[in-house]
Amino acid sequence: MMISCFDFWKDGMMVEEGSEEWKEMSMKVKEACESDGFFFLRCDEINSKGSCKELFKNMKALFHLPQETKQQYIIPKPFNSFNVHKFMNTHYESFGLDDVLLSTSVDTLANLMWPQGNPHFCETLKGMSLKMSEVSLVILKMIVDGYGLSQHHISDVENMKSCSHVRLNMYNTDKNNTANKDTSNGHTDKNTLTILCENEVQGLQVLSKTGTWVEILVPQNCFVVIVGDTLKAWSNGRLHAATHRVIMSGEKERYTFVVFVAPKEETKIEVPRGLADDKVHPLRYRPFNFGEFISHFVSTRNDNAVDVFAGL
Ligand SMILES: O=C(O)CCC(=O)C(=O)O
Ligand SMILES: [Fe+2]
Repeated sequence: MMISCFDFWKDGMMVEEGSEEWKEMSMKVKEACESDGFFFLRCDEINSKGSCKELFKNMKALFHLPQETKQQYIIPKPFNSFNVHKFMNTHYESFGLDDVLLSTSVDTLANLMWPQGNPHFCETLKGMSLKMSEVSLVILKMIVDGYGLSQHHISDVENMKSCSHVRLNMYNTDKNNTANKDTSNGHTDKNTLTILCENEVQGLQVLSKTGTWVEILVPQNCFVVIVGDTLKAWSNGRLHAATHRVIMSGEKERYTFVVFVAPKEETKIEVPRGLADDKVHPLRYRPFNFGEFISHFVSTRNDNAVDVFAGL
């Protein structure tokens, strides 16, 4: 599998919106999202001051806190709180944080984990989230351009990235071998677009369209960008939401910092006119409310939720 890798920057400057280079890139980004549902994005610019290293130092300190301390992070919201799972010889822990840019979720976590709080931890996480959230808008605008949609659909994609939820993940090989070998954590993301930053310890796999799991070797200084179910539905199923999972082997701990850009709950997701027609692309999704879709998913846990909920 040849995976597309994009670089939006040249000599420290981001490719200029509307330029020839931008248009060419937009087409390729759209094509990668259609064919694979994910791609790599070079992050040398975002990481120019070593912010990824700083981020993982902070995450390591967090995950190495006593288990009793981590378990104190309980948030009565889906996808939040501290969680531990085991599957296929992999031990997995995660912290879910509600919109880190518009809420105080990072501070809440830091204040619970460290008696004096942890301003450095908070700054690092918020800084990275902001940069990753900004780059997600560029990608979404490129998709609008790649389809040749009118500029008025820019507001669709702006609405689809109103929130920046975050997950901090840690994985290692389950040394006690107590993990359930049969279940895997394969899933599609339910949000709009996911941007993932990893600490160069591999483990990510993507399900190819032909049904085989492919190990993804993420190049150094690259994010992984993954299409979510909401963007797939908005695109009338033309973009592919890649099913993915993490399986560990080896001694090193894998850390990932994941930004899930998503609409606000009240947002209506509707296929743009230009993406549906009577012949080649008949309408596949009815308009739906994002919050209702998420409630449906939370209550059913059906990984095919978007098609069941909004498919025609
Ligand atoms: O940690 C990874 O590589 C994947 C994380 C992921 O898929 C998720 O948190 O939804
Ligand atoms: Fe995911």
